[in-house]
Amino acid sequence: MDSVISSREIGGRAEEGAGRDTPVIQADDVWLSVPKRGGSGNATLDILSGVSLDVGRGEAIGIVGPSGSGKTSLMMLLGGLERPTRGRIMVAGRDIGALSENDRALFRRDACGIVFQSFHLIASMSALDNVLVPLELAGATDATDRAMAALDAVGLAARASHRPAELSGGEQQRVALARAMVGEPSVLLADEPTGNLDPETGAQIMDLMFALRARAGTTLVLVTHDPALAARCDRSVRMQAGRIVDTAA
Ligand SMILES: Nc1ncnc2c1ncn2[C@@H]1O[C@H](COP(=O)(O)OP(=O)(O)OP(=O)(O)O)[C@@H](O)[C@H]1O
Repeated sequence: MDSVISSREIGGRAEEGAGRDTPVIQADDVWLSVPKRGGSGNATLDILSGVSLDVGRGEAIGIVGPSGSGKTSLMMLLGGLERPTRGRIMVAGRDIGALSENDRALFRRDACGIVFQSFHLIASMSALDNVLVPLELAGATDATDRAMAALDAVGLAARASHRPAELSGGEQQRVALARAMVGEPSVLLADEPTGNLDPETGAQIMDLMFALRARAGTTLVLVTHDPALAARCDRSVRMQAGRIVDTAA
């Protein structure tokens, strides 16, 4: 297996938005189709229809559009959680659709941080243990210190020993962000990262994601209904009915 490009290999400090010419994400005519419920024979429903998108290294893009337009589905494909029905997706030098399940798990471990709308925290584990998971999987030696620092950065050091059920929705979201960012991934995919947060906490979370980009050259792909977050991105991509219909700087 060839090595995953990590943020460390990308190297050093990157200025915000620097080095955008090299696409770290290339989606080429991507389709996602599922069997049509109640449909006859081979009838399918197209959730994504011919999506093409290049995102440069260190670029921040907002994915906007109405509910049901396919934003989350696109994130699932970019993060290797679903395979495209047609088309090709390259992320950090890997053809995501062609990877085995095991290699897609390694890709997520090494190159891609993901924050889901529903957080996907492990219910039986404390906040600290949740943040530790990716570091321990990667065999990091200073894992506990780094996980504590990540929790501290999202304002939750005092809640490190709490389980998800003992945390508010916004606190769980911040734990999920800490977990996604702690490994300094090449690509951070976040679905509504400020969605459950008050404006002040949302602004702090935005600052953290953009600081990660400045520090590690991380590419940010952010699904958002938050105009402040979309405005902070280098550009916004608007989706409608499974297609990209507009790109605005
Ligand atoms: N596995 C599936 N089977 C059938 N339909 C699906 C499946 N996954 C997604 N859909 C449908 O595809 C469409 C796109 O869903 P998606 O979650 O990607 O939209 P979204 O733009 O992220 O919406 P929201 O802003 O509400 O989160 C929706 O109509 C959804 O119901």
